[in-house]
Amino acid sequence: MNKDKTIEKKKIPCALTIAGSDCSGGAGIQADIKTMLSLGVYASSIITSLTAQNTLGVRDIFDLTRHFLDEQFDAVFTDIYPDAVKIGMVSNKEIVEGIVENLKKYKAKKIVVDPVMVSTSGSVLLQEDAISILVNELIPLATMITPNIPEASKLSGLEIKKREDMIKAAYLIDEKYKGKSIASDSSNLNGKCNKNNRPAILIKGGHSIEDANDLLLYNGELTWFENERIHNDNTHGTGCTLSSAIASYLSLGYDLKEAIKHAKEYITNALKCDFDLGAGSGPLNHAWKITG
Ligand SMILES: Nc1ncnc2c1ncn2[C@@H]1O[C@H](COP(=O)(O)OP(=O)(O)O)[C@@H](O)[C@H]1O
Ligand SMILES: Cc1ncc(COP(=O)(O)O)c(N)n1
Repeated sequence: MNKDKTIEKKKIPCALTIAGSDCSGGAGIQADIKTMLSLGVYASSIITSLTAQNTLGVRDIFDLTRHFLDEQFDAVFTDIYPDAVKIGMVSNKEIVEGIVENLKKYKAKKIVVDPVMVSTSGSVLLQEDAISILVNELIPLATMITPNIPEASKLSGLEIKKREDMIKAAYLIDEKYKGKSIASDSSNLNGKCNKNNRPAILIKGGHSIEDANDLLLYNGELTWFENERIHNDNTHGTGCTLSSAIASYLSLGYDLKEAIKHAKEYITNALKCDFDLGAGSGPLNHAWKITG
């Protein structure tokens, strides 16, 4: 097909999610696309794994093949090149290896890695033998990582109980990646030099017994993102939503801190709606801007 190139078309920001499918629509690819759409960003997706799950738990997992992962990468990157990428559930070693190779091959930029390991309902979403490749090869490609408290404990080797532990864990993770970043945009993120040449670390506070505050360590500087804790048990997919909202804002050209600030506000508003679907920990209301 030959498109008419003489008509000037509007440039649409594009964000890509590389994640698992959640058939019940609360987490994974489905949460990511809903978030991106409601933030006015075009969403594309590369599916790593199909999960049969709902608000009560994960029943089964079916991983896609390396061949099918490569085909999806090629189809997306050679046609609608993304302005930012969010990575969620990567499931097994072969898939993480494939993601690493393809991100390098297509020189993907503005990569937000949510190191999803275990679901809220307690199911393992990252196989044990895939952890080291995620840690040693995928994270160094990231602009930013967004571990929750259990994931930050795993990455730092530190038990996190309070605010001070989050700070210590952020420094321990940061130290591991000193000089290790090989992200395509690590030296020029929206014109802001990532002096330390390592991924920014955002430890999410949803699992904290204190406030649900998130801590960023970026270029050696700590920043807290503090919003009130919403008393709502329906938190299925909050982590997926936060990382895809950050990727959306990055694709719109926001700098890292502004992107996190707005993404956190998005989560707070979606939780405030008090959606109550399903018998377990229900999903967020991504239509909060419309339905209030
Ligand atoms: N009850 C809550 N009230 C307000 N914000 C929350 C609440 N629970 C989680 N969040 C926010 O949702 C985002 C995801 O956090 P978290 O639940 O820790 O991630 P994950 O889903 O990966 O376990 C973070 O920005 C966190 O602060
Ligand atoms: C496909 C997929 N990706 C990620 C999560 C984590 O989300 P949560 O921690 O809310 O269970 C999930 N349950 N399913």
